[in-house]
Amino acid sequence: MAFSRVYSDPLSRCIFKKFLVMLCSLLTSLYLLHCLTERCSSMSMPVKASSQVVGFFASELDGLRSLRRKRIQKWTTRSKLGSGYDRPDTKLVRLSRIDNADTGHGLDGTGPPVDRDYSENQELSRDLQLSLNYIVSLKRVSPRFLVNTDSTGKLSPLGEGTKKLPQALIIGVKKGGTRALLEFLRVHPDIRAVGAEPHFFDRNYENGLEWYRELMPKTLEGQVTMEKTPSYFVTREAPARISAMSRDTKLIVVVRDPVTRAISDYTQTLSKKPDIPSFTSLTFKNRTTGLIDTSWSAIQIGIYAKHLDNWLQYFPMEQILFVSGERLISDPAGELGRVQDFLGLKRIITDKHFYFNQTKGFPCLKKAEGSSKPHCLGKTKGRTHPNIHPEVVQRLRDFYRPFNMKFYQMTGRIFGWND
Ligand SMILES: Nc1ncnc2c1ncn2[C@@H]1O[C@H](COP(=O)(O)OS(=O)(=O)O)[C@@H](OP(=O)(O)O)[C@H]1O
Repeated sequence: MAFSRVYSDPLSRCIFKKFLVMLCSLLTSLYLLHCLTERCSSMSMPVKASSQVVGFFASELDGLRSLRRKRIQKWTTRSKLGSGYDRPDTKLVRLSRIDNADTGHGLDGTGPPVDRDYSENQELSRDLQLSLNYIVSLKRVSPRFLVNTDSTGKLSPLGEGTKKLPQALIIGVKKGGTRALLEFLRVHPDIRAVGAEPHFFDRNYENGLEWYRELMPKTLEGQVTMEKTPSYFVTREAPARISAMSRDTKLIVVVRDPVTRAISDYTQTLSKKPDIPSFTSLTFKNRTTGLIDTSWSAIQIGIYAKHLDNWLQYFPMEQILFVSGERLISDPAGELGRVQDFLGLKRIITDKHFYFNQTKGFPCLKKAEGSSKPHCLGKTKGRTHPNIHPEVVQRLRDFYRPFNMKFYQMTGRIFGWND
């Protein structure tokens, strides 16, 4: 009687329905928590061992990935429609005073676009971390499910490993192919690298080594910590500073034909400042005499022998590896083999990891680090260069020839830029 009275009263009926819904939610939550405390084996769904994420988190991760993909799509469309490609999206800016990726510009709003290859990982990690924080806040999660994400975007077991100062650095050269090398190296399980350019030894040195160490990902015994900042190669103070950190630091320099490097450098600046003078007028101090303006950084950076001299005051040649930017494109596995040897690592990255993407016109990874999908570098890598008058190109070739010869002699490798 009492029940039918309650049921016929609309207010009570509504309260009763709400009570039922709450009860169901409570039961579902309890069931999930039960599973999370390792008592529910049926839900366990292992994913890649390297990611250290299992069971519930695997599906959680997948969900977040697809969410992230949608967000990236939205972001891309927005920036394409709106302010153009080269304006940084503040949502993706996260490490102040650290370079957003590849360009020698800080994150002060004047820089170029954040490298999407890098930001995508970072954003995913943040999403995952937020989700994990929420779940962990329920205080019912087994410790074996706890994971940590770091500045590399990789997942590592929480508390495992320590942040170490880098043992190896990609110090240059700007526009040499440094991003490609770092992205390829990150596939190696024994390499942990910071995605952004820290610019510690040129712009942020006053912050101190502890600040620098904090940027590094956690590593386990035997793993190599790395970062890349291409401007180090041409920074006068960098060799002394790096040597003061550790005289054993291994240095990697990706070099590329200085003429195409200069044009690539100019192309990047042009993409940000379309009103700059032409390449030709910036190249020459005096067009009639053909005198090259060596104070222009695009020209200056390519005098590799001069910069190398500075490094040799502090580091022996055996501690510096030169990677050919051209071969990194024509034979990435070959160059990566040399780098792995140099770092004392097993040759894990091989031909099998690459495919040539016809549309991109560059080698790409069959599977990017931490993903099962093919991965090419972003749109800021492999830009179309403006046409430069052949006479100007020839004049530049003549200019660089003696410096290149000296560089071949110093390094013991003929890079073939004068053919
Ligand atoms: N696999 C692959 N995919 C795309 N691009 C590749 C690759 N390998 C090397 N490169 C060349 O890398 C050039 C950019 O060099 P960096 O990454 O060192 O540039 S930066 O200094 O960090 O801005 C970039 O220069 P541009 O072609 O002038 O854009 C590329 O030629």
